[in-house]
Amino acid sequence: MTAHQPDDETIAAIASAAGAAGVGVVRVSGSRVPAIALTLLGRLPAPRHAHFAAFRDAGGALIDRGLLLHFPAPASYTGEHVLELQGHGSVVLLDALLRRVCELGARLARPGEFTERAFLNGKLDLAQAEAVADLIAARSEAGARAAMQSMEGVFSRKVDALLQALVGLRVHIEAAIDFPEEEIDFLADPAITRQLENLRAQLADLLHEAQRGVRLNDGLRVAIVGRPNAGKSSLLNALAGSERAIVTDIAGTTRDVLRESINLGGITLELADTAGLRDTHDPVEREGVRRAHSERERADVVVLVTDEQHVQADAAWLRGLPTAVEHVIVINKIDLGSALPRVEWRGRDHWLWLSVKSGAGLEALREHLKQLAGAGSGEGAFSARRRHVFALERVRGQLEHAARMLIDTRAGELAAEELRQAQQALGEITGTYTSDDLLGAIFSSFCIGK
Ligand SMILES: Nc1nc2c(c(=O)[nH]1)N(C=O)[C@@H](CNc1ccc(C(=O)N[C@@H](CCC(=O)O)C(=O)O)cc1)CN2
Ligand SMILES: Nc1nc2c(ncn2[C@@H]2O[C@H](COP(=O)(O)OP(=O)(O)OP(=O)(O)O)[C@@H](O)[C@H]2O)c(=O)[nH]1
Ligand SMILES: [Mg+2]
Repeated sequence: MTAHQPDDETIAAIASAAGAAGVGVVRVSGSRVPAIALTLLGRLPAPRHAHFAAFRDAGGALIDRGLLLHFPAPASYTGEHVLELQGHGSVVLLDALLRRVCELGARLARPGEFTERAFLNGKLDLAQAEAVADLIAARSEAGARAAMQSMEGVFSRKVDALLQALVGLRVHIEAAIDFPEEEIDFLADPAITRQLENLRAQLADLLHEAQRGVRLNDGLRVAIVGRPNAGKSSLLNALAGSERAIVTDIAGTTRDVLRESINLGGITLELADTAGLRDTHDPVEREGVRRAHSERERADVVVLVTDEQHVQADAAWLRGLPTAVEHVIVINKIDLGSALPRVEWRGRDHWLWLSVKSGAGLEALREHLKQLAGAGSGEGAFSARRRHVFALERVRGQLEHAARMLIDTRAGELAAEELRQAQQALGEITGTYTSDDLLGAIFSSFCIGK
């Protein structure tokens, strides 16, 4: 690991939210903490005890009366000496307290710096540290629960198990390479192929869980697309439960992409209503159509809104597009015909007959979207980030290569090299292998004081 050593500087920040509150916290971490605590309390605080103290400025004037807690290293959040000053939740008082601590030798912490130090001191791994930030940012109950699982190490342990299996296989193959006269026999060993196949199955499961973890964390990105007047904006409004989008019977009403974040029973959906797709000479509408397509390309799920008359053509069009995302085909306006609300699987696509106007069939759509977003995925569901999924996808490619080399050509060295790279990609998730750039990018997006 190339990460820099935690420096000797003592850092400080307000750890509670800005604004009036019952109580606010100034957090300090580093080697100067015992001296700062001694000055503020007038004696050395007992470890991990709440002391009622008068916090005074350099001239002896009272700033606030509050609680002082000292967590001596290494048994603290960061692994360093940590001091907590719990005062009244006033921005002015907390600022004065923070200034006082800086006078006594601390400097202002950068965003995420406490957790970065916890990571560098081995208190948590990188995926767990990221989960701390995701927990704080969670907007739904399911998201918070999943982030908590990752913070507890559920995801990291699965990555580590995969890493162990990978190392085992690498050792096996490298042993075979080291005995070239017996290489053919060793590499043809069915145990090796079996091990590799198990590894690939294990990886496929973890990738699937991690993809769900990203959805739980970020919310499912749903693009609503279809021909003009199909009822896309009406659908957005119905799901959002408010008249967000303009609805008229004029084709081409929506031009801009309209985003709405909704919470469906504890799960976050990021909905995007888009311009009706058609060829047009109107430059404004053309730009709208372009944006609709780019929204469709970025989405986790594409909801295609259509009607009985156009569903075959529209579904065929969507199927012809090179995307790996889930498709939901909504056959809207059944109130105008004789069809009843129903749900069907057609190939990989889900077809739902409904009427936004009457509301018939809408509940089935909500339920389906919730499932796609990861609802009901159980106790152990953990949160993940896109960078974790990208790393796992790289590992999938590397294992595929390794398998081909081993099985087709018995190229043991090349297979071993692929496995070495896969090991590195897995290590990037938990932070065994990282660059300063990666750490900087990750921790700088944290809150100050975290
Ligand atoms: N007042 C306060 N509340 C808080 C935090 C905090 O820093 N301060 N936390 C901050 O995020 C969270 C709790 N996380 C924490 C994690 C580890 C340790 C800690 O002292 N760990 C030691 C001792 C463990 C033990 O005694 O079992 C260690 O890991 O060695 C403290 C808080 C949420 N609530
Ligand atoms: N009868 C009936 N009319 C509907 C239904 N859903 C939407 N409409 C009507 O269809 C028309 C178009 O609805 P919009 O929601 O604006 O359609 P859109 O797909 O957003 O259209 P553009 O923004 O122009 O692409 C409006 O007059 C709606 O009231 C439905 O389920 N039944
Ligand atoms: Mg519209």
